Amino acid sequence: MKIALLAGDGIGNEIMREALRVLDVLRSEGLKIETQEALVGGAAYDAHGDPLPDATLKLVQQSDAILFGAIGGPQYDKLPRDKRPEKAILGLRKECDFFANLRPANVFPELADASTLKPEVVSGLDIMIVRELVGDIYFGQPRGITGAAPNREGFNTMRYTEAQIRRILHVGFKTAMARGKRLCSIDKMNVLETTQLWRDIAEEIAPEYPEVQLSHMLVDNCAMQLVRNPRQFDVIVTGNMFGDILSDEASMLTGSIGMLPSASLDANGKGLYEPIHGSAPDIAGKGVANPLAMILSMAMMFRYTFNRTDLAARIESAVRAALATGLRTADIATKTTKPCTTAEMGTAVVKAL
Ligand SMILES: NC(=O)c1ccc[n+]([C@@H]2O[C@H](COP(=O)([O-])OP(=O)(O)OC[C@H]3O[C@@H](n4cnc5c(N)ncnc54)[C@H](O)[C@@H]3O)[C@@H](O)[C@H]2O)c1
Ligand SMILES: CC(C)[C@H](C(=O)O)[C@@H](O)C(=O)O
Ligand SMILES: [Mg+2]
Repeated sequence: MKIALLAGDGIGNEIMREALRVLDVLRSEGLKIETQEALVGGAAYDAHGDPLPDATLKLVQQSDAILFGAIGGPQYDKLPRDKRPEKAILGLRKECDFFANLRPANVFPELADASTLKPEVVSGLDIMIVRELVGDIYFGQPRGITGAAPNREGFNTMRYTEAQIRRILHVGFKTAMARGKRLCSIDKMNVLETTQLWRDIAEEIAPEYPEVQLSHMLVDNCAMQLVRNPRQFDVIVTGNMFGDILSDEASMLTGSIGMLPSASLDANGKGLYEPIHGSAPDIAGKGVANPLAMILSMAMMFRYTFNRTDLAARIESAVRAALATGLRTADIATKTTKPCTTAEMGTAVVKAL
């Protein structure tokens, strides 16, 4: 097993440190894992003038899995687009064809009261969002800003090929088969041709999975239904941009964006594992970030790339046990609990392993 460690920027470093403490325990028990660190995002830009240096990409290509913290920061927001930290994560996804992004939104029973929604709405929630990750308006050409003020024009292109749609829908159907056998495909077919094609292909593929109950929902309605009655969903499959937005929304059902891990997989099971949140510049450097999304992303790595469901389940149980002690970082703290630090939460998970 070879893992590339890309901590990135802001709280990326703080949460990665805690995940590595968990990994160290497994290593001390004899788990054979080779790890190598590399710079990415703003940190790589600062050191080398490039958010995704060749050496980092090469390491990623030679590794079986990648643990990724977070990238970005306001100090980079005015750089040319190809120098910005976001270019690194987008470039890695594209270069490695990590097209299938799994974002599970589960409510741990210990956290049912941490959501801003009522516990009776979110308790027991278990949704898997399958987000396409290498197509859509994120990558479509043409794109840019043309003309001169006051007549400038900005444009992006929403594009999906049939092949791109088919392969992510198959992931959606297979994911549903392994769970509650209900798949809800999210589109905006009432306005956008790209997503009309998406819906048509979903209908075409459905007979290959007779046990899966396929439904469709427009994205605006889905955003509303996620807060009205989120437990109606089992697996959601959608495009890159809708998936980005809906998964941040779904994270709040679980209590905090600091709880939501993700796996970004290629066709062979190689994967990049990262929390869905960003570098959180507003709290970076304070040691208060929630490390659990990062630690749970490592659990997903063991499940999806290394086929070690035993280790994945063990890490997930340790997270639950840590929460059961009552420990809460600020993002999931109640009015009556004193928030703990990133390191204290990491220690609790390590102790519970
Ligand atoms: N994959 C990634 O690396 C990734 C993902 C999203 C955003 N970003 C980048 O991160 C930067 C900041 O973006 P943003 O502020 O819109 O989103 P963000 O996810 O970084 O933060 C949003 C809010 O959630 C809080 N938050 C996020 N993670 C948390 C955690 N683990 N514990 C506690 N609180 C947490 C933050 O403090 C902030 O208030 C931008 O440069 C953006 O491009 C990177
Ligand atoms: C940082 C950004 C490019 C990224 C995205 O939009 O995909 C992030 O928001 C995410 O959800 O991983
Ligand atoms: Mg996002």
